[in-house]
Amino acid sequence: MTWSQQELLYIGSALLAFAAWFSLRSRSSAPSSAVPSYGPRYLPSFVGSILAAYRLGTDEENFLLDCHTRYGPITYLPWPLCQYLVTDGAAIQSIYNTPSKSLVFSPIRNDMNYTVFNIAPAIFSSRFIEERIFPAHAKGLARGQLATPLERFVTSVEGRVAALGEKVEKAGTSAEIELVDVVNEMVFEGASDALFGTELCSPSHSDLTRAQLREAFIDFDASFPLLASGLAAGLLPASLHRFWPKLDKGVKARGVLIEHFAKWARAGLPGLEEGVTKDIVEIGMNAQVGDEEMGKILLGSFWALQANAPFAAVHHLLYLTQTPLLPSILKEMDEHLSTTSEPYSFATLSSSTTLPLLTSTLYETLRLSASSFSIRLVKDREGYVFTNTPHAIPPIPYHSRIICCATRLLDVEEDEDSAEWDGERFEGEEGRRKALKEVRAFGGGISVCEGRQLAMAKLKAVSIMLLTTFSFSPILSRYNPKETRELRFKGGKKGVSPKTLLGRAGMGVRQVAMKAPYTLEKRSGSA
Ligand code: HEM
Repeated sequence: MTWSQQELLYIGSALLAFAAWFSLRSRSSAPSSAVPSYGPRYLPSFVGSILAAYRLGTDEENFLLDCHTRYGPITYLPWPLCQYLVTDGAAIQSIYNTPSKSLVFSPIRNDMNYTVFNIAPAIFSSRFIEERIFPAHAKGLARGQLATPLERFVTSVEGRVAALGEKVEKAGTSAEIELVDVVNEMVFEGASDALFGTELCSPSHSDLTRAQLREAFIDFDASFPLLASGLAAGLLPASLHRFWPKLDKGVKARGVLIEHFAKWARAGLPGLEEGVTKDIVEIGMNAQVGDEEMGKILLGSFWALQANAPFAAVHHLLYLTQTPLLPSILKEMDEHLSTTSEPYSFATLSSSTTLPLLTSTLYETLRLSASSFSIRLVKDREGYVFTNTPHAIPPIPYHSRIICCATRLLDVEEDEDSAEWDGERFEGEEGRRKALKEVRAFGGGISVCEGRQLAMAKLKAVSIMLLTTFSFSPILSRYNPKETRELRFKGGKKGVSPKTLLGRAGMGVRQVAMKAPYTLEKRSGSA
């Protein structure tokens, strides 16, 4: 489903309203006159803000490129947005290197906890989430804790791959699938098992089936940008939600999910013996946060787990199944499977020396498919001063909001092939170092994605399991050009992908429509 122009305008205005509310609350100081302001000079400055919000919703990449080339490393979006957009790689690195005593993230995380997950302000203002839950997350997602979650993920995906194999056998030699939906669901289910165990939807304690849980998640996630704008947190009375179906559905789905997680926690987390989710529930229960607030905290963790990786797997598979590099990638995978004793263990898949080509393709896919913004608030009274940037960049005043637009690093991508998918771009040790600097899909600094190691391992595992078992071919005749986006590979080959959904600028991996008809055959030699 795409967003209508009208809906985007609504989102733009919602963003503006939120920004106005935020700027009033945060008492941002006067903007720096040394930073160029977005928008036509001959019109009142707030027009620039309206244009910026609209263009971010409808044409994000060109908007950011435009800011970067016309205004330089930083662009000020005037009242009511009142934010500084940073589009320069060195400036973003300077921000990522800055500790939280100068640039803070927690007020922004807390705002989201309230607007999106509806967590009671009393809970996060007591610093309980910041001081107890967030550190537990970070600890539970550290490298040493990921062997069992990845094992559970692999077991779940193996089951689904086997079911697909049966589907192909029943159909004769080949079956038709919707690649986006199949891969998305496979990763969603596997990740759910990985961190929440296999009984999250057992009938003994749950009214929802696994499919209903995913449906509710999709509705909630679709409303995320609207919720983040503060609409359901006081800006729009609940009696008016029904006039905005996407918001209404999202708020209802959020209620269903909160209740579901609350019940599961109350039932003693059936199916989960250990791990980060169990630790978080124990901390919450000991602090007597109550069932409902526990459900909200768990929804927050579940959203972080599921918001990006399923679509990242989809993009990766769309590229891998159509790239001319596929024979080399398969050769690397086959060798991996025949020479490694535990090919899907976390230790193997997270090692920097295994599967260099597959790892490079994954970074390259993330480079092209994610739009990730990292947000900070300036805490230094003297303003934020950039360090180690090749050009002098004006300081940003106290209490301003900075958005690092790490979508694609615009300044390192001036070469002509930057829009092409080059699966070998980040190969080997040097490539990996380059990827860590240039691929910012996981954000960075104090707010960097805590699940990135788990995500990378899951994405490698799922692509190996699918590609070494099946041959995939897009059914080109079934792609409607109006709903299709062209994929460009290095060397000139073109491929197809469903169009990207708009309206999620900065929220991580871009989503695509659920339709991508493919035929699936057993790969020769696979069991
Ligand atoms: C390809 C997959 C993924 C991508 C692209 C991704 C991206 C991101 C981004 C952009 C952020 C915010 C970074 C910033 O503000 O600087 C983030 C935060 C986070 N991610 Fe991921 N993520 C992925 C998978 C995962 C997984 C599998 C987990 C596992 C639980 C996870 C857990 C988290 C957590 C806990 C946070 C912090 C949330 C917060 O600060 O509110 N992520 N992720």
